Amino acid sequence: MGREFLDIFETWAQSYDSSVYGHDEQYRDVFDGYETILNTVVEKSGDVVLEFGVGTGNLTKKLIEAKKTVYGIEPSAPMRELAKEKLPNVSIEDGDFLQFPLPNEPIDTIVSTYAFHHLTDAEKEEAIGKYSALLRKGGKIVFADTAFIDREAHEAMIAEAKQKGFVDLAEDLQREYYTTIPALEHMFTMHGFTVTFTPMNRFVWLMEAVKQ
Ligand SMILES: C[S@@+](CC[C@H](N)C(=O)[O-])C[C@H]1O[C@@H](n2cnc3c(N)ncnc32)[C@H](O)[C@@H]1O
Repeated sequence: MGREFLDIFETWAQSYDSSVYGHDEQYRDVFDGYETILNTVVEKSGDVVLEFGVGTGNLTKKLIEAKKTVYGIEPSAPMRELAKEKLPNVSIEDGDFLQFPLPNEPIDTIVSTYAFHHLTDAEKEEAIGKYSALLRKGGKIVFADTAFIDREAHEAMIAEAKQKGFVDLAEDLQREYYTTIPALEHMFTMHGFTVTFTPMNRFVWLMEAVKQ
C-alpha cells in the first residue's frame, strides 16, 4: 500500500544514483551527506534487518558490508532489478511498507531511507503499529527521511524551491506525504516506542525508535 508514486521510479530508476551523489541541482540539499546518513543508519542497526524501499540498494550494500543479514522489500520493479544487479545474493522481494513477505527469522531492526514519506500519515501510523507487533523489547526502527519541524517550515521550503526555480522539487514537496516531527513522535509513542530525532541536513531527519 502507498504505491501511488511508483510511476515516478519507472523513469527515475536509471538516473537515481546520479541524483543521490549530487548531480541533480534541485535535489542537492535533499541528498547532502547521503553517505553519512546511510552509514549512521547502519551503525544504529542490529544484526538482522528488514529494509523497506531499498531502491537501487545503496543502504542494503552497506548493511551487507557490515555483515548484517538483510531482508529487502522494494515495490518498484525497475528499482528492484537495479538493486539485484548490485547485490545478486541478497533477498530483495516485491512488497511495500504495509504488505510484505515476512522474514523466516526474528528481526531486530527495521530500516528505511528516503521512502517513508510515500505513506499518508494514517498509513505511517498503521505501519508503525505492524512493526511494533513484529519487534521484541529493545528492537528498533531506524528511518531517515524528509520531515519538517512544523507545517510552516514545510511551506517555507516549498516557497524556497519555487523561488529558486526548482520546479520538480517544489512539486515533489507538495505531492508526497511529508509530515512533521510532532506527528511522527505521536505515532511512535502511541505504539510503545521511545524515539529520538536528529537533523541530518536541511530536509532529512534520522529517527531512532526503540521498542519498550
Ligand atoms: C527516493 S527512493 C530511496 C531509495 C533508497 N532507500 C535510498 O536511500 O537511496 C524511494 C524508494 O521507495 C520506494 N517506495 C515507494 N513507495 C513505497 C512503499 N509504499 N513502500 C515501500 N517502498 C516504497 C520507491 O520505489 C523507491 O525505491
